[in-house]
Amino acid sequence: MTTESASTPDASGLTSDSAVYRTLLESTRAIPWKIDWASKRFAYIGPQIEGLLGWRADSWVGVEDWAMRMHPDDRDHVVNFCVAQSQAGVDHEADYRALTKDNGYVWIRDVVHVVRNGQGEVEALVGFMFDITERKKTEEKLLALQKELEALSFKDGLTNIANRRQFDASFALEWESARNHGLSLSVLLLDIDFFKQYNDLYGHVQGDRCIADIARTLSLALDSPRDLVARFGGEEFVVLLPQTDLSVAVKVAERCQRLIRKQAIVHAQSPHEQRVTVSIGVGTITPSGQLKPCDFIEAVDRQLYAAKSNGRNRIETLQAPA
Ligand SMILES: Nc1nc2c(ncn2[C@@H]2O[C@H](COP(=O)(O)OP(=O)(O)OP(=O)(O)O)[C@@H](O)[C@H]2O)c(=O)[nH]1
Repeated sequence: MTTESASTPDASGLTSDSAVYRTLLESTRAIPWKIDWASKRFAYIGPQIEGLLGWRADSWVGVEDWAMRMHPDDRDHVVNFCVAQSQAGVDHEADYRALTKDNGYVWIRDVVHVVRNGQGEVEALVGFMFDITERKKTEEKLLALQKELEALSFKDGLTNIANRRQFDASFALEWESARNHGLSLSVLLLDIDFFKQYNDLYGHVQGDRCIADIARTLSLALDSPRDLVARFGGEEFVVLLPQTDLSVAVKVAERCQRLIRKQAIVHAQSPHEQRVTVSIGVGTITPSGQLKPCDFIEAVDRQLYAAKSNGRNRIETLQAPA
């Protein structure tokens, strides 16, 4: 058995240590590479690259091969970022989609170390490419799930329309916008009449169905994309009408009642032709800072209460002072 010193060249011209390092480098899952900074050419790239992307190691000649084998959507910002960091002599890492020989893409994390010479000038870049496709897929799934959850958290489960939280958020934004631009906004509060009797008569499940049907009908009554109908709670709904004056808001309220009448949901104990009806409070305001948003909603709620006490199946209105 022969023993070699650390720097004795073997038959291939490599010292035993560098042969060991090469074996180590070429048996890791991470793909090592080196670029000569002056010529911008690959001095080395691990043969594992072929297994990952399909391109032979000797086809990686210059940095343009690296750039051209990158997803077009990633190319500019990744190349610009890496060049700027390298010029500044800063170690860095970048994620991008690398093109495979069979026209697919693999997510790569490139971890780059800048090598300087004795004068502190950039001499070479060395790095490792890691396959992070699985991690990216998981990240994308989590992101999609998060978006779905966010959307769900603004939706009412029974009716599929916006929930109170969505209304509160939209109302706060629209109030600010109306105040900044000196514009009016209107709110409708709607409540199903004699709903306790409806539940008692037809059961809670049928009651739920009725609430969902009314929600669907109210959605049909709106025509501007900024209008919003939300479930305010229980058998109560709210409609937000930005940039809308009282006369138009009343027309929308009348349309809601008309569509619900057309739907003709039977309610044997209702004095209004034995059909389900709604009472509506309507309020319009040009916010100015005097009245708080919650005071305005309370004022509209008082109109709803008036509609109830004046016989139900009615609309009561309020033009709030600015
Ligand atoms: N099925 C069902 N019933 C609900 C839901 N939320 C609230 N309710 C019922 O709605 C009824 C509301 O009753 P009240 O507040 O007395 O109102 P009302 O009977 O409609 O009387 P007026 O509004 O004065 O006409 C109650 O019986 C609640 O249990 C729901 O999600 N599903």
